[in-house]
Amino acid sequence: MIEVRSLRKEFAGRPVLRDLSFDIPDGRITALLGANGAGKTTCLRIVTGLLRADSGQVLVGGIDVASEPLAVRRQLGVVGDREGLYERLSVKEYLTLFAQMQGLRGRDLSRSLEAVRSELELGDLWARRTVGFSQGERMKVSLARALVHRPQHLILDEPTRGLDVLAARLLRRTLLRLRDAGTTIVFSSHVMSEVLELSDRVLIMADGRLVGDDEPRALMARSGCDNLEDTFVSLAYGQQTESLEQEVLA
Ligand SMILES: Nc1ncnc2c1ncn2[C@@H]1O[C@H](COP(=O)(O)OP(=O)(O)OP(=O)(O)O)[C@@H](O)[C@H]1O
Repeated sequence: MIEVRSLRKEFAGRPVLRDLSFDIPDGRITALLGANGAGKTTCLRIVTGLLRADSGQVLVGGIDVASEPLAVRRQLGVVGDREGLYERLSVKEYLTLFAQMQGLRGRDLSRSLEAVRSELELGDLWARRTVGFSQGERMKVSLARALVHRPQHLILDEPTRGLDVLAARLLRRTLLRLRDAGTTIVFSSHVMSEVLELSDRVLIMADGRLVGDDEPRALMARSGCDNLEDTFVSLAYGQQTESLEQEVLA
């Protein structure tokens, strides 16, 4: 379980997260939605310990991210918005390095490498240096890095961005398989069809606040919409579209 409690964050005096609280339940896939600039990446960076909140608290598996970042990192796999691969290393060398940094050695190490290699169909890329990798190839390697130590929680920031149909499908299938095996997953996305396909729960942010938190169909029913896109627009842009309509009518 990931517990986010009263997070506040400002950049140059401008509030980006305003008292944001929610829970990410175990063994489920939760989607984090919001307009561009709503604060999703900022929130996920605080959850993964890459950024400090001005106030508030995040607990991952009951451990405080701010006070025990290394213990939290062992429980987390992260696919971020700006992936840096080490371009001089082959995929095998890169993943070995990260697995070792997570404490894997000997037989555990080789088993884990073999598992991500087959699960993410990395055979053709395995011995190649990552320099020049395509967007989809980079995503596969980033996901393999996030999974190589078999974390209990997986956090992904717009994971299907820039992926072709097959790569996006492989990613979605992998996430569903991991969820069925008990992994807790949270991902941000702007693609409503994949949110509907994957998510057990949807969180909607607007201007640094939570404006929706429920199962996708329950959110749709409550907002009186028959599809997730309309539900999202009404919750995430509700006040904005109302004031635009008023301006047009005036
Ligand atoms: N390091 C930073 N310095 C200044 N402003 C920042 C910084 N990081 C984020 N912001 C600002 O905070 C706001 C929220 O950004 P964030 O990246 O969290 O949004 P997002 O919901 O992930 O958006 P998108 O869907 O476009 O990726 C934006 O206005 C952004 O410009």
